[in-house]
Amino acid sequence: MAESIIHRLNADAEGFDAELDALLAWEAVSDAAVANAVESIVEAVKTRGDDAVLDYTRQFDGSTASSLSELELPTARLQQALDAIDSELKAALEHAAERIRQYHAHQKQESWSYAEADGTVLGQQIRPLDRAGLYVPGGKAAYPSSVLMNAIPAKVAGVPELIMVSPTPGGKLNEVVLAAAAIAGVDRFFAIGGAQAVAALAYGTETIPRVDKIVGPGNIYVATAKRQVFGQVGLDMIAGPSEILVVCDGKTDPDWIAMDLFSQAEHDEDAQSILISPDPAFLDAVEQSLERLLPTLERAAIAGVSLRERGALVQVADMDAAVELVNRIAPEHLELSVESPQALLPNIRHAGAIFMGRYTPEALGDYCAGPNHVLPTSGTSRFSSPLGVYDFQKRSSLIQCSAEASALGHTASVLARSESLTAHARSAELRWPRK
Ligand SMILES: NC(=O)c1ccc[n+]([C@@H]2O[C@H](COP(=O)([O-])OP(=O)(O)OC[C@H]3O[C@@H](n4cnc5c(N)ncnc54)[C@H](O)[C@@H]3O)[C@@H](O)[C@H]2O)c1
Ligand SMILES: N[C@H](CO)Cc1c[nH]c[nH+]1
Ligand SMILES: [Zn+2]
Repeated sequence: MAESIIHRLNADAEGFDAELDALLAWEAVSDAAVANAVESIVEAVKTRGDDAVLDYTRQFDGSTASSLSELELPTARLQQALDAIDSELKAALEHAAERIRQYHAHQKQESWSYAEADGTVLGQQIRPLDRAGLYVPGGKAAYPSSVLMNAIPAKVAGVPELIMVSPTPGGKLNEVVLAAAAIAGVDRFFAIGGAQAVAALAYGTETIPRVDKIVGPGNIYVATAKRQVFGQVGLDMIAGPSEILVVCDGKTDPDWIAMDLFSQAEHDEDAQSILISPDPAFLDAVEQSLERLLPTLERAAIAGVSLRERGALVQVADMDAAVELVNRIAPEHLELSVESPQALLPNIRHAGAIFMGRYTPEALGDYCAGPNHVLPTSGTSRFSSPLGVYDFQKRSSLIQCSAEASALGHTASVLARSESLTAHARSAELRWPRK
């Protein structure tokens, strides 16, 4: 019997929970061999700086550079790429960049303060990070869209210095990635990737400046390196392979849904595409579409493995059961391909991005709708949010007391003495003596 293109599950069948858990598990994150390899790379970059980054870039990306400075592309080179690309592509990048900028402008937080009756002023001061490190993946595919999604929120936040890294396998530069970096206003661009690039951004080397926070997705080596350098540097999140979860009432064209499932499956063999529907005949129709359309994909080999290993068509009793499953999976992308997505929305608790209605394919969000495509994966939308301007802003609390703030002084003194911290108490009492 031919192997089926995708798993078929029924949420009411015995053993469903275990089957679903097995599909959702993404074990690679805790792979010990990868963790050990990454630890050696991080340690080498920490101690040998540029030389180690160059050695690993030669080893993993086939670079022939003889110094790390050869792997830095001046901003004039980025502009040259922008000037030379096809005019339709340039217009599409600029259109996407503008929409991403407009959306993210709504996220910008401002400082605030308020005054109390005794003259005490309290507030919060918002400041951008000094320097951000942007990781743009480049191993199996190049991602100009990820350049925009990483850099534009940082720009909107007002970060003065953006350092971008992106690998160039075989030393072959991707001109569209460079052009996107020019549009987004990247300050320094290094053609390096993997754990060595993450370590270089975290610790700094002779050539690469240390950054305050590293953002952006990447493969298992990148994700593991980010995990290992956290604390030395801030992070946005640890992103895993791309995912899509579609909920459909059975009334959307099955070819549309099949292509939406492929759109994430084509990223990576580890990517995950799941469809949930109460209509078994519709699940059959989508399965047939998947079989018919798979051979027409450029990346059929990758998408085929992804669907076979981690994809699923899941039958549920009704839409309430579908929503319950959504919250359990907590997907990166959720498509609500139904007549009235607004009716389901109040009950959706966990999803990185929600695509509402039959005419909102997830692919638009990947490129140009406006919201960010760097999103929490592997169930982490339970506690994490999309990359945004807030990731590039920090908050400082502001406190200014007046000579009249004796009530505050008294409370501090009483609490400090209850903790036997008498210097704390006396610091308050010197200003506002106890009566
Ligand atoms: N969430 C998002 O927004 C988003 C966007 C785009 C891509 N992605 C995901 O990012 C990932 C990109 O992965 P990628 O591999 O294409 O590019 P990548 O840039 O993340 O990784 C390439 C690097 O991996 C390192 N590497 C490869 N094999 C190695 C080995 N054996 N030992 C040590 N290091 C090694 C190399 O240094 C290389 O430079 C995919 O999973 C894709 O789905 C996510
Ligand atoms: N779907 C990816 C995030 O999971 C982002 C992307 C970039 N290009 C195409 N898609
Ligand atoms: Zn995508």
